[in-house]
Amino acid sequence: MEYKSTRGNIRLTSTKALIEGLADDGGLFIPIKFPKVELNFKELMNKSYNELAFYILKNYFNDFDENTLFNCITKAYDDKFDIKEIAPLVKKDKFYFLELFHGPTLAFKDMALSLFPYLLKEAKLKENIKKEIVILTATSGDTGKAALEAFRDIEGIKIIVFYPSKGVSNIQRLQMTTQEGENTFVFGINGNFDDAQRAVKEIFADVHFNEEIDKRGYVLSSANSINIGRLLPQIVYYFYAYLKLLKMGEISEGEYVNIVVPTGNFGNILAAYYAKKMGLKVNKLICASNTNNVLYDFLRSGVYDIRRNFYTTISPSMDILVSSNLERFLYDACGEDEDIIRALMRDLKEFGCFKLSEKYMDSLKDFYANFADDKETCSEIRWAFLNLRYLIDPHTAVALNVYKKYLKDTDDDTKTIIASTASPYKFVASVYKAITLKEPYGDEFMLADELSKLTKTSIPKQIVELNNKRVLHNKVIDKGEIYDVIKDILKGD
Ligand SMILES: N[C@@H](CCOP(=O)(O)O)C(=O)O
Repeated sequence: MEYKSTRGNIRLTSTKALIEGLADDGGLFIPIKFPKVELNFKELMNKSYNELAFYILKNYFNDFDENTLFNCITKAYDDKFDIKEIAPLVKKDKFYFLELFHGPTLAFKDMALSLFPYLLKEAKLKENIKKEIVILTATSGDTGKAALEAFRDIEGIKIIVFYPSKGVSNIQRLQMTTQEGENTFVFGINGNFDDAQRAVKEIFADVHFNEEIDKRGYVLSSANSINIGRLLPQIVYYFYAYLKLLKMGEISEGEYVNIVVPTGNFGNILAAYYAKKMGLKVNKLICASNTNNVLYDFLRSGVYDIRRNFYTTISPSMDILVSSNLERFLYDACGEDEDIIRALMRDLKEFGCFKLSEKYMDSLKDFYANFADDKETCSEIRWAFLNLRYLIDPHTAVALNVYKKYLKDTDDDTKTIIASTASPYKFVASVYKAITLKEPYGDEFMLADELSKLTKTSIPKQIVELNNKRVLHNKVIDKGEIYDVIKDILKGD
């Protein structure tokens, strides 16, 4: 399998694409063709998560030998997940929640980031790269911690994370600022996720800077979903959930399902779209946004316009206006025409907006989009707890709210998988307030105790342990200082 850039004719093997992260022309790597997998349901239904991951991913990473890939997968999905199933599908009334937060950092990012370091290590070996890999990561809360945990103390790799200092939950911040590991660097920025991601992309594109650090023995890579090593492993769990529905007797072979995804950087929903391209029977992809509803507008009108307020919400991981992975979808939607993508991305950079030509509007029909504001998100957390006896985090609540809007708009009774992307305990203050209708008091750990008693759910051990950890990274920088900070870390040590 080869990978090519959405903006040009660069073609690479998967191992090279994994290391480079972002293409030199600023584009994102995509597989040159999507493998169709044979869906022998009887056989697949009984596969473990690992076996299914291997079955799907060997199509994308076929320049790894099969034993190596299988070993990487086995090491990734082990007892660092708190449940053997890895990604359980939980039925509550008529709702099916795909719980993707059972990994070490309690968010869906663990699903790919548990595997990605192993793939990167093998890719480095295969490409005979002796240089140290420096992973640059922009985060709105969850990717940062998952990447730090995944890469900590891995020889030959440094990881540098930038998060919006005023745009993450207290638990998310503590998870990152207490990170151990000699090779980890964490910075809050005075700015938002888009500022961090823009700076990281500019650094990737700076030829002079890259030549300079090359001489010092470094090469840059990314742990965001712009990297195929982050994106492709996310396809697996949509197949897994479908097979689980079959096994539970909720659907029959070949029946269509909908998938709802709370969406920020468009990676998780794109993985579902790719699953559909591979042959999974998906009817609608339901894109759920918070008040930063740029994707809702785009999927309804074809106009993507980031000239608007940036809101800090109670679902901070989705506080994003520039959704990187939309470029991969656009590439597909516009008949794989790199010229069109270059023009759209130029418009976005120069004018802050672009418009999809009328002739490609049909491609948006795979999607339904809507959004929930903070008030609706709170009500949904409360509703789910009171009516389903199920505790959900604000991002999952956005998804549930949008799914209800979809039901109202369409009356579609297709069985629907809701991606449940984070543990409610990562957003304990918002969840506490939503359920009790009281202002949160004290610190996050007292609130977690209260919430646990109130809801009879247990506090994940990662949160309990966090209380005793020392803050090791307390620097907050201006968004304009990101370059200098990276230079400083890499200056010939
Ligand atoms: N929601 C993310 C933002 C970055 O998205 P990614 O999937 O591209 O890493 C976060 O929590 O950081």
